[in-house]
Amino acid sequence: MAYTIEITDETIIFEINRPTIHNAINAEVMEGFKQFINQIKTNNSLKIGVITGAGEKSFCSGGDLSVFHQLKTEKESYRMLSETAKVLYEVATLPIPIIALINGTAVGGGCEIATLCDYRLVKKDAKCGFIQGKLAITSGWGGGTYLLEKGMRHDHALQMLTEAVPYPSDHLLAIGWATEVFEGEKLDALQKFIEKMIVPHATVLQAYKMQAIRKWEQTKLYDRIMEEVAACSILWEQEIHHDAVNTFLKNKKV
Ligand SMILES: CC[C@@H](C(=O)O)C(=O)SCCNC(=O)CCNC(=O)[C@H](O)C(C)(C)COP(=O)(O)OP(=O)(O)OC[C@H]1O[C@@H](n2cnc3c(N)ncnc32)[C@H](O)[C@@H]1OP(=O)(O)O
Repeated sequence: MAYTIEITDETIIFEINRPTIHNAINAEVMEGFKQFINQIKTNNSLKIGVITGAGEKSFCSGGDLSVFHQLKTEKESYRMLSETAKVLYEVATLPIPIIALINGTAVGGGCEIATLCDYRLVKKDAKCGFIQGKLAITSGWGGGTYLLEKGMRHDHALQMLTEAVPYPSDHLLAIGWATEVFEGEKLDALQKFIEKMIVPHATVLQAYKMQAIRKWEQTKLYDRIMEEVAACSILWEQEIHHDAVNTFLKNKKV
């Protein structure tokens, strides 16, 4: 199974389970996200949602390049990117706080998923970044739009997108992307982080999340994400992108 979903008391944890390829996202993982969404929407007693990755190395390395590299044209990539972005928008706008429990590397689409969450708890030795620029594309699942929406300094956010490198955790904290940096077991860090916020009734947590969601609806966040998707699809079709992915996939076989 490419993912697991576990409910403990009032917390639901979605874990991407493809550690041998750094928890890269494929269609099965996306089905898992749909299950996660459904469970939260149909269980009013849940207070906190958590997204994490299996193993010690990675949170998520983005789209599974061996699968997505088969998509060549603007139209083909737009279909995949928009379908994924739509599901991820549902995750971002879930009615309870969502925490990215970043147990290791989060790059590409993995960094986008972390960014759309309400909180990012980052393991001390983890590195995270929008490395899509190295593949001659931009973020294509809404991540750039979420980043510019999350209250970080504009220059720090734009720098993170354009430098296209993974940053160490102390820098992620300094620029305001990481909520907290933790050492040790991820579940211990999670428990410590949520111990106060889990005390109020679920309806209180939901009411506060709705305040953020209303703002996003009024500022047409979804439409802006779809514009990001469309712009990424145009870049995706270019030879330079396919060459960069080829290089990555070839290197791994050496
Ligand atoms: C498609 C949407 C788009 C978006 O909108 O954002 C994207 O997400 S584009 C994808 C962006 N992601 C990447 O470019 C990440 C690529 N991976 C890496 O840079 C590195 O693998 C790593 C995550 C930094 C880890 O490096 P390292 O510790 O040196 O491990 P390896 O590179 O040897 O990886 C082991 C194994 O895993 C395979 N792998 C890793 N990431 C992916 C991926 N995203 N898709 C497919 N496969 C991936 C890697 O190829 C190795 O395979 P083997 O050589 O067969 O063992």
